[in-house]
Amino acid sequence: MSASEFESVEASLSKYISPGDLDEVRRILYGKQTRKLDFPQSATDAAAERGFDLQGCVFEASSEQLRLPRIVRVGLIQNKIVLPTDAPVLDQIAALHKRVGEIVEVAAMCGVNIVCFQEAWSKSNPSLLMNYIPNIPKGHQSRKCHFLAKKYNMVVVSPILERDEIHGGTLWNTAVVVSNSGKVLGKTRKNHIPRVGDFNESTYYMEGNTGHRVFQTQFGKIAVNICYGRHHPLNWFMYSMNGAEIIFNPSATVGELSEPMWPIEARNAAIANHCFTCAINRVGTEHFKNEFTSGDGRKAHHEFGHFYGSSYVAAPDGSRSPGLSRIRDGLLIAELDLNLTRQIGDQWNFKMTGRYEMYGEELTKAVQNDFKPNIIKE
Ligand SMILES: NC(=O)NCCC(=O)O
Repeated sequence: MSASEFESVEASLSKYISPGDLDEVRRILYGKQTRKLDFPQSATDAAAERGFDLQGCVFEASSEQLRLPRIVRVGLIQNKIVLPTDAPVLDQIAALHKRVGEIVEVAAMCGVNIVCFQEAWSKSNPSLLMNYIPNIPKGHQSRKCHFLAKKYNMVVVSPILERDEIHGGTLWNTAVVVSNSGKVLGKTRKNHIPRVGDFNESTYYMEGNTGHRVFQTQFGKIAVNICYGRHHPLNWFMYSMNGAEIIFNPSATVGELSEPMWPIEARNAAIANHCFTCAINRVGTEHFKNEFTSGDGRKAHHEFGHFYGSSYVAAPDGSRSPGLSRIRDGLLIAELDLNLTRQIGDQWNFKMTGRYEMYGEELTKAVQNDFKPNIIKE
């Protein structure tokens, strides 16, 4: 079976591990068992008709005497491109708007409060730039999101490519956060730009300059760590330092490059920073008419490899949701009790025991030209 046919680790575990062992295997691999989220029949039917994977789970927290539970439902959407990569750009965008719109509609039926799409959701893979980079907030992508946000009373996190007209047409890889009022709350730009495999993104857009913004929404404090930023523990950390309770990681990455890292990085960030993380990956194999190389000795080729989906949510207690399909579009809905962030923080105290002043001083020295590593020799 090829990588683009293998459905998911979870499906394989359920198929081959005896029911007696499965709970233990899941506990060890996935942490405390999450409860399955029940959906209205209309939502299950719509997902089946529209041909996407619908999964849901509940992360519970202990009840507290002085605070009410803070329940929020997040929706993670992964999708294939709809039209070929050489179809007219506006047709591609319209087809993706339609597809994502029908998935968001199911999210609304299931009471989702915050939805996040995959990186550069309204285009084929962002590493091969095409000739249409909309402006925000005027572009097609934003208008669609304002409409959805207002219609469904849902915060929409929309990762797009942005052209910054007031700064010489600079391109950025950006996530726009649209409030559930339908207004743009703000935008945040991808801090770390990959130069790995075929992801030659530094050719196309710049390292973000918006720092580690956190957005206060009606449903909690959220941040967006775009794709390659997930390999940088300090990037997650700074969003958390600014108070993020949920950090979304909209991504576009392929199996050969990163699949073994995928289940670890966002999950580790949730543990290390006492927050929830939502890792969303593009799905499918995208074919480009013009072949390309990355100067790494490989023959010129037409495809990046298989975008393996597998979107998931991780919690501060180390537990995680099942992953969505590796090969199909999907909607993962997780119900979070945000009280869990402080409860786990009070138990493990990573924030309290972090030696930030010491790291700060040492990092300040380490970035100087005359830095001498602190190595003791005999
Ligand atoms: N889109 C993107 O940043 N991809 C880089 C590859 C990776 O981070 O796995």
